[in-house]
Amino acid sequence: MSASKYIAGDKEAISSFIDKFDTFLFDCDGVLWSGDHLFENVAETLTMLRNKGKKLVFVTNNSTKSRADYAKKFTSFDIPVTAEEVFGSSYSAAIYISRILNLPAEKSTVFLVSESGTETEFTAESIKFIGGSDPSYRRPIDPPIDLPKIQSGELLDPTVGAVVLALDFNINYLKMALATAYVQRGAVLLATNSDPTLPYAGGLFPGAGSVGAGVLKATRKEPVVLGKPSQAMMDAIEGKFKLDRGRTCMVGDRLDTDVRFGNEGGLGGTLAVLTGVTERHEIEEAEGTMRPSVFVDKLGDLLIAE
Ligand SMILES: O=C(O)[C@H](O)[C@H](O)COP(=O)(O)O
Ligand SMILES: [Mg+2]
Repeated sequence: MSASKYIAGDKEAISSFIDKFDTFLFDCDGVLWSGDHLFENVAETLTMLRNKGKKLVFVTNNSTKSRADYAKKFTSFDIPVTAEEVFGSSYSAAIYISRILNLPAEKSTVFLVSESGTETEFTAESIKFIGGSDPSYRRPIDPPIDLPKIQSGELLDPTVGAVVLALDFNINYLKMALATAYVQRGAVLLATNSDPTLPYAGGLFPGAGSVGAGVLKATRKEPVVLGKPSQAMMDAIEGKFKLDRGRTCMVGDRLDTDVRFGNEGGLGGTLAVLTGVTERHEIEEAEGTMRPSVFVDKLGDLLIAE
């Protein structure tokens, strides 16, 4: 596999790259925006691609928002995107649990370490859950009182059969201890994604992978990850959007999720940008499925092909 080619400013290279694809799968954090800061020329570039007849799908590992939440976020930027064009890691986890995992009826409740966006997707798939944004779990722990009650099962719900680790801005010891106890008692361990960092406000903050790391360490287990680079997610996207993988491009800012997801999914190409978590030298040194076909500084660099 040849080295990744830097094509920013090269109108011919960008035009011929775009012409190879019918569908573009876009990562969100670090590609379109950093938190609530939309990057330069993103709206114009998405419009240009739509005007060229390209299908756009937004594939984010950010579990904190539902597809509907993302549609609202796009609308707040005056970018016309419907909830049906979004495929987030919480949605991926919800359809995996409801359609593939098939938990036994008596163990069909999920313990969520998450924000409310995950709850919205689970509710839409009729998955019973506890935890998440429930304020009763956002309390300090009193070890001499709480730990014996967890150990005896008094603070545990006997119908919990799975634990889902997602990005939780309100993580605490109580949630970690409960998640650990459920896994020790046989609950399946899943994660919406394992990203170590969240690009936000121009910086890097602990991501879902970092938030859940304490439970992995305590249980000595690895989760089934349902976000990028999981190919269960790619298969679900292919099925929902009827992709021609060879004519589909993944656009991302993280090599070990976005680019790996596209390359291991057999997509026709991958495009990396430098507005998120990856430095230029990391792309130039990338090997195997983490090496993008091409890269640019920012998504707006594609606008040259208008
Ligand atoms: O920590 C996380 O959950 C991720 O860093 C973040 O949300 C990734 O989102 P994406 O770049 O896949 O849109
Ligand atoms: Mg990203």
